[in-house]
Amino acid sequence: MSQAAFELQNVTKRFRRQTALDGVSFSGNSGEVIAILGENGAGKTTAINILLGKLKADDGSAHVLGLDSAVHSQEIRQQVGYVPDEPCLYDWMTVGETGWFASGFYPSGYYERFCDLMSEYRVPLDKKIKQLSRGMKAKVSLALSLAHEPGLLILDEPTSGLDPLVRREFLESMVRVAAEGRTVLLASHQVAEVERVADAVVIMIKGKLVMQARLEELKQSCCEVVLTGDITALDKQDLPGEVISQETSGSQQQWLFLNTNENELRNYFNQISGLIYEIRTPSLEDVLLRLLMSSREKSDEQAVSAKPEEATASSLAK
Ligand SMILES: Nc1ncnc2c1ncn2[C@@H]1O[C@H](COP(=O)(O)OP(=O)(O)OP(=O)(O)O)[C@@H](O)[C@H]1O
Repeated sequence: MSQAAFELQNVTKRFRRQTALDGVSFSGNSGEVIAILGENGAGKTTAINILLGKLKADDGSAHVLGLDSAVHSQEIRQQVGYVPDEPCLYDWMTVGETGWFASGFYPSGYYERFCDLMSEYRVPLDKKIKQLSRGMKAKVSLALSLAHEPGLLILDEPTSGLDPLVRREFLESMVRVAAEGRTVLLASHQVAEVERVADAVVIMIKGKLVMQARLEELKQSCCEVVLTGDITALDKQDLPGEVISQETSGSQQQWLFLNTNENELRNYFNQISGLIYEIRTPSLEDVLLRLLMSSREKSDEQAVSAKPEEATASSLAK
């Protein structure tokens, strides 16, 4: 049986009164690029830090490459490549010295592979880190995390602020790592980027897991329906699948359906008179963006409806 390359099981993490992760479970298999998609504060970095053993979960467990993150943090950090959003490099070192310094923590061959990667990314070894552009520093950080050929590469918002060409190089590296049978975990806000490289996506909103899905399956279970005419005849209880967004433009409505297919939708809409419909295949980027938006709206609604209860509880406590 194949083992997950990494796994969070029912993980909860609180920082004082802030719940950063609330019973979150997800996993990734070898040879895949898994993206965690979520807006600021969703809990992406916290999840990564728990996997790396940099933070301890209050509840639940985390495993990386078969090792318990709470116990084997040191070994995990040796076996994993980690690219943080802000590279942590010594300004006064040259690129070559940076690679040589890091090589002391890893088995032989690290420095040679680091130099090869720097040459591939066109970053001169004799340049001081302080002389490098943001994109070049990001490439040094990527080379440092790839040179020991890690079984799992974790990237936390690696391309924010980088130009399109550097972003492309980063994305290509991720695909290459996965093609070699290793695993990539990418935290990102960038829906288009995720669509291009990920095999599976984990969507998080405010510390909660909204869904983990394979992108190919997600794409196949989504349809957009453009409706013209009287929609009052629709029985919303009976709709095939789940409507994740509804947008009006002029006399038309665009509904995005999840967990359905074209045949089911045709069977349903053919029965409704006075309504013209057209079924389209949405782009994956559109689906991900609208899923993210609808999850946020649901989460905001839940927070609003929870407020009176909180008020009651606190007034009861007085
Ligand atoms: N050390 C900390 N102390 C207190 N609160 C924290 C700490 N680290 C994270 N948080 C809070 O936990 C929540 C999740 O933060 P986290 O950094 O994991 O989110 P994120 O999805 O990575 O966000 P971003 O995309 O902005 O990096 C946020 O509300 C954040 O303020």
